[in-house]
Amino acid sequence: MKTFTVEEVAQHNKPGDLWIIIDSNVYDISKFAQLHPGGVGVLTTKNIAGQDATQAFYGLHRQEVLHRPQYNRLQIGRIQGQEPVIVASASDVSSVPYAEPTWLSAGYYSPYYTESHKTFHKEVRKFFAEVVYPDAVRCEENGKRVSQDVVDKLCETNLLAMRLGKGKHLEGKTLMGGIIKPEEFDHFHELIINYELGRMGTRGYVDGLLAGNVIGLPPVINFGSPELKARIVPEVLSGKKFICLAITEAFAGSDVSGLQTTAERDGDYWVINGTKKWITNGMFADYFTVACRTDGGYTVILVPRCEEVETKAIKTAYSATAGTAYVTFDNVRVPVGNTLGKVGSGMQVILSNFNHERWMIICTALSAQRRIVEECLKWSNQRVAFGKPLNSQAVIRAKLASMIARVESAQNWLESITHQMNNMSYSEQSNKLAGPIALLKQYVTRTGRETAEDATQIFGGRGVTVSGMGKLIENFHRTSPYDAILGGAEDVMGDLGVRQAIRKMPQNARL
Ligand code: HEM
Repeated sequence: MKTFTVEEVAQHNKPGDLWIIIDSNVYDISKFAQLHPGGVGVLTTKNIAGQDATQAFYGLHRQEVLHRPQYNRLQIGRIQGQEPVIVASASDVSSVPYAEPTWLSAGYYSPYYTESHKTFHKEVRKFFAEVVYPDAVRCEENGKRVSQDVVDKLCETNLLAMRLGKGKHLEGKTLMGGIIKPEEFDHFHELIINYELGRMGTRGYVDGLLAGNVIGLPPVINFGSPELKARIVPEVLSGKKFICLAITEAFAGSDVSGLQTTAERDGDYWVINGTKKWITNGMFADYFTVACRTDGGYTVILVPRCEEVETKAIKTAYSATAGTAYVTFDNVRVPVGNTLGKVGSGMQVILSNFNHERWMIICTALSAQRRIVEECLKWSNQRVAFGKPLNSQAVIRAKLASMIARVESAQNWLESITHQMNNMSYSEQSNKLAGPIALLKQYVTRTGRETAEDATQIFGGRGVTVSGMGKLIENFHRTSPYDAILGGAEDVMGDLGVRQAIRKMPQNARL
């Protein structure tokens, strides 16, 4: 790499011959200045043109700007005898305090995570940085579904299958190139995948990355006939077909018992009529795991896409990449062999599925929240206002204190619940963890919105701007209410948790 002295760079200080230094790297912005989104004038001022513009640059841009190929090539060399100090590898573990959970932070300990989790995490983070994140940014903007190339890679590594948790569906599969055996895979490995997913800060894409599979396929695995499973599961886990969960309706959200979609028997077929609303991935799903009202109760039925199934996009506050759909079933005929579980026992199928879904939402919502803490710690450190860094203001530090406490308390609760999941059978989990998971979901989503508010205050105008410095804050502020609704509304979660506790009160409990 060519080297220059500070004095040499200083000679190039006028329009048409304009160099600057950012973090000891020298950039020739002579031509670019005319195209600069922030205008040419700001680049030709005395304190910028030919000067070290590091502080000014980082007060206004994210590091990633310099990594974009069109800007990266503006670099012509480096200052003699100096090395850049602002390191930016998306795969590195952040050394910003509280930016990562304790178990990932150097010098700290954890009772839950082993070397296997650490090795696994390294690979998963690299995969998300290199394969998933670029697609996430593209899809968030253009609203298109996750690219098939990413789906294929998710299947090659079996990340798609791992997102369903531990179990038989992993048997015989090579996980992440073989760094972990299927029988070793546990809910902490799964938590790691969700952690990496949530921290991208692209909430629409988090659901777009086949969340429908994660919630729509387990009822097939757990309640489908052997023939049905043998046909559907491999198709979905190899990324050839997509599935979604269709429970909520315009008539029934958290009150599942209010749903009105019906399935009536006609010989060896079900005839399904009704509508479903807010169906994640519904726009591109090939299969719909549908909760229906049947004679004497509810039944869950797997419905393949056909002419009688219509999907219309619902415009929501997050990106269309999630494929959120309004689904209409108009006399859809489905073989009775597609019934998931016993006829009339649909509520059990639905409820048992909810725990894992809610746990997953907690994982991704919490890591998104932690990412906001990191953004705020960095911004308040680098942003100079009233002549001092923002974090020299007590009011900012008080906000940071609350943010950190929220995220750390939720993390510890989440890890404790995850440990229980690792040690309990599926039915034990349904019995003992439905309450705690519901309460934790309520806690994480409520605190998430408090953090979104605080972060927006810290970032000011940038916190409500879709691109640039505060883009993660804007995304989180706009989309954190999703987690407070999806998988069960916040107030309902709180109530469920307490009702579960009341049910388990010992008869002899007295003050
Ligand atoms: C290689 C050098 C630079 C590149 C590649 C660059 C690129 C960009 C880009 C892409 C944006 C749009 C917003 C974003 O995506 O973050 C922007 C905005 C801006 N830039 Fe630069 N820039 C450079 C240097 C500078 C410097 C040295 C200044 C110093 C004053 C500056 C001042 C601004 C301002 C004021 C804005 C508007 C910020 C806002 O809307 O909040 N830029 N720049």
